[in-house]
Amino acid sequence: MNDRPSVVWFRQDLRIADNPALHRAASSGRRLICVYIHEDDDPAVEGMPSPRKPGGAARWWLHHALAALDQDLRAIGGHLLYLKGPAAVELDRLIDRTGADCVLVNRVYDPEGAARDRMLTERLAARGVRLLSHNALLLHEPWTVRTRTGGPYQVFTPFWRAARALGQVPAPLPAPAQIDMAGTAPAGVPLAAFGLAPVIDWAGGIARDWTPGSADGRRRLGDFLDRHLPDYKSDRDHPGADITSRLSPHLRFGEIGPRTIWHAVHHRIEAEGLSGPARASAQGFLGELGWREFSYHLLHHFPHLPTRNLKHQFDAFPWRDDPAGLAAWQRGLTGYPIVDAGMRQLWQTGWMHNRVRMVTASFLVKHLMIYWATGEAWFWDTLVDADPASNTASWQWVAGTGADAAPYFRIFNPVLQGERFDADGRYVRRFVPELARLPDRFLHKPWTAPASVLTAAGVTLGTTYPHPIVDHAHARDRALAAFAGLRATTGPADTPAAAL
Ligand SMILES: Cc1cc2nc3c(=O)[nH]c(=O)nc-3n(C[C@H](O)[C@H](O)[C@H](O)COP(=O)(O)OP(=O)(O)OC[C@H]3O[C@@H](n4cnc5c(N)ncnc54)[C@H](O)[C@@H]3O)c2cc1C
Repeated sequence: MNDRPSVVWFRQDLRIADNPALHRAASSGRRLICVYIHEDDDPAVEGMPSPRKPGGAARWWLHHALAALDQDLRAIGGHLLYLKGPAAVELDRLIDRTGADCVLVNRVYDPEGAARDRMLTERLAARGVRLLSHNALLLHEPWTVRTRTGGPYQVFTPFWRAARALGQVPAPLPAPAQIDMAGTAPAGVPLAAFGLAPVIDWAGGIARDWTPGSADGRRRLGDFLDRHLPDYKSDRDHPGADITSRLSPHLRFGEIGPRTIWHAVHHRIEAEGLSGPARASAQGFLGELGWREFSYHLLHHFPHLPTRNLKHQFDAFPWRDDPAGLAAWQRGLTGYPIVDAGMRQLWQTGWMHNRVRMVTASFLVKHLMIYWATGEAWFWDTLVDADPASNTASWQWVAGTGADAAPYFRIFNPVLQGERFDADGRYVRRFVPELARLPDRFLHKPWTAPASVLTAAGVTLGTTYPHPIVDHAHARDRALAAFAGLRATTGPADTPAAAL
């Protein structure tokens, strides 16, 4: 048997169960070196692209997720080696030191990470080391779902139909019962040396809501299946009900894999004989995993998704520069309660409900006419689930600049959205407590309340809570006029360039 060790390089797959790279390495019977390489502060080497740096909230998550992975590995006889520096250099050093002849990874799909893996494969091959890659992140890899002519999809529904037609999703792999670590591995650096945990503790609200690590991902999945799966479809749009799975950060860091979720949901469908609305609800939940897959499909086929409008007609759109509006949006002080509640939930807890993500993003892009990438960057910094594919694809969807996007001319009315999806005001009252005593009928439009009602609720507009920073009707007209101007010069921009 080959007595040279194998390196298992963890990236976006911070789990030991259903981890094909770890499973394959452990099954080979070889000794292993399990490693995470932190390259945040180091420049790229030899023209190798660097993946986008995680934002603040994601760095907090990553710190704790790595500690949890280390614990999980220790339980099966291993541990996680922390290395710091450019990945290519650190891998070279590790191979020199240990004599490893094989590096196993699970694939990443962001353009920089994927390009770097291609370069590393060649670089390592030149010294006789194989880089073996696997799929842990997706149900189906982006290139396996194809249109009849072999191209990528740009519309969700046919994409998801084609993805489901690919057949059974493979069953998740078990965690190895035991792994054998190579004794020649270097000591590495302590996790603290990565500098991921905040120096000033601003993350208290995030820590109250979240526990990074696979164990909590599995707990959340079980809890969601037990309590909310049958009602998911009817209640998922109501932020106050808070019944969605909240699996997004666990999926983002690969602490739980989509195959595990897929099979657990199907097991419930079969085991409990779900039918009618409950079955449709379960399928609806799986459809949301489909949107995640679609985002990765788009990112793979359109690698400029994070930086450029997919509908290039929008390159000529007259986006506004509005620092005061942007600051009010970021701080949750726009004067529109549903928008402010969402932005404060994001700041306080590192997460925001999907419906409110759509409303807040739409407000920035349409009411304030600020370019979507500005909002995307704020979400990237503040979301614990900030994802290279889902964040950019969703922002382009809301802005109307992306594939299968909400048309630009469809402008959310933040008052009606609040009244419809937070009718009892539970959500707004939680995150905008200064409005908590307003009666429901004024809660989403406090400026319409009579002075006596405001006084009785302890609200002084302009002092305890802002007036709306922009009038909805005016903002709507302004956005529509800009859009009409764009259409007049570039032609229709509301139809995907190649709807398939
Ligand atoms: C402007 C904007 C930005 C977003 N940024 C991100 C992001 O950075 N990371 C992220 O994971 N999601 C993002 N989303 C999608 C969605 O809001 C979150 O995935 C969802 O709110 C996570 O909560 P949950 O886990 O309870 O979701 P559930 O409703 O329980 O759904 C289960 C899983 O399906 C996936 N999912 C659900 N909805 C979507 C969607 N619309 N697009 C892609 N995947 C989806 C997620 O992985 C989620 O965990 C964004 C949406 C918008 C409108």
